[in-house]
Amino acid sequence: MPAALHQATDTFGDGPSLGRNRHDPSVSVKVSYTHGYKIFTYTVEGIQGRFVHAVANGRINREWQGPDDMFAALQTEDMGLERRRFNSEKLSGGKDKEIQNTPAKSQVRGQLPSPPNDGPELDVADESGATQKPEADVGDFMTAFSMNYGMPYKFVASGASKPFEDSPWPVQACRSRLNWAQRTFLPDSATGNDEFNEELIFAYMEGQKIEYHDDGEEGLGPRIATLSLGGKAKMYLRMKSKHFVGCSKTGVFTPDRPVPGGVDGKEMDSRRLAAWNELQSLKETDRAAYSRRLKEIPKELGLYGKKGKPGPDLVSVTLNHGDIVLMEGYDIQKYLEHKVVPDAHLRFALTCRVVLENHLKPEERPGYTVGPDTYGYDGGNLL
Ligand SMILES: O=C(O)CCC(=O)C(=O)O
Ligand SMILES: [Fe+2]
Repeated sequence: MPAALHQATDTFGDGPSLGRNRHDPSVSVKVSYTHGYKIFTYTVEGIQGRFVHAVANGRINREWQGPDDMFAALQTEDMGLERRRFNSEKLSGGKDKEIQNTPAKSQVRGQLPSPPNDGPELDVADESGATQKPEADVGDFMTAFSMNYGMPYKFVASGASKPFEDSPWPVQACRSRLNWAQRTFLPDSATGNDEFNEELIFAYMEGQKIEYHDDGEEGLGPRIATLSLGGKAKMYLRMKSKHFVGCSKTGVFTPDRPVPGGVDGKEMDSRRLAAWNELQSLKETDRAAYSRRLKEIPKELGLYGKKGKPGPDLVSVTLNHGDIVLMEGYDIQKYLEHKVVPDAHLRFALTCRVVLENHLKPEERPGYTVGPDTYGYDGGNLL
């Protein structure tokens, strides 16, 4: 029997797989079912938006041109996957969405070697900075193999985007499935159902992962959807340090409205909120005093000594083959960050976004029009 079948989270049956999702008590979760998917919807107090994990099953994965067919085609058709070059925009932002190779455990604080990607120890390594990769230079190649379709997504790495019309069928089938998923799994939404106009394919080779980051780049719509194919992965969600602790790594009070769930509990939450309220009027009346207070408050509240401390994981989910993740709301990207650690098996992540065309400079716009989704996936075979 293949090793994978021993694991309760694998989607080899037609019912939902056994969930191995975890969440902090401060997070609310709602579970619902539709079209064979089991849907976990997570919300965090004070943060507008939703994090949705839709768990697929065998029947969904066997659909014609569904996840199984897509996973096979991604390995047999020419998807144009290549290691792209870093661009300057990405680097100047200081954020790094690069997929990393997991170092052998023996390289990290002298721990004994063990299989890569087995969970929490990796966080220890992150905090110590031991897994930080060296700064990349413009023109360096990324580790990851990727390809972008539709509108260009300039934040990952440079490289021409290709039109959907010329793309291999899995690209269009996936865009259509994710459009259907947002209509179906995010009903009654204030943010609307704008069709996705961009799709990024990432291939994670064995031992590769994507570190904590957010997807809140400017010029994007409020929704992001990802289809997972192949090997499973763990996805983690936590509050960014500057929001958890309330000050930046250099000790400056975070100017955004504080949300509950910060370091040192509820009492500190309210002290931070009071300080923030005090700052709002000062911001309008006395800029110099405002800047001074931003530096003083973290020391007064005892936050300064905790600067850089990461928040605990709020949600961790196991992404199986065929699963879909949706993130909705700008606040989710502003306050939270996520990382994805695939198991040691080949995995593809196909992520769709809305790239707002008028945020692109004329020279960044594609030389083609991004047409509507004509593939027409409607989940009808799953009913
Ligand atoms: O691998 C995934 O599922 C998500 C990757 C991701 O977070 C990203 O591309 O921004
Ligand atoms: Fe992401």
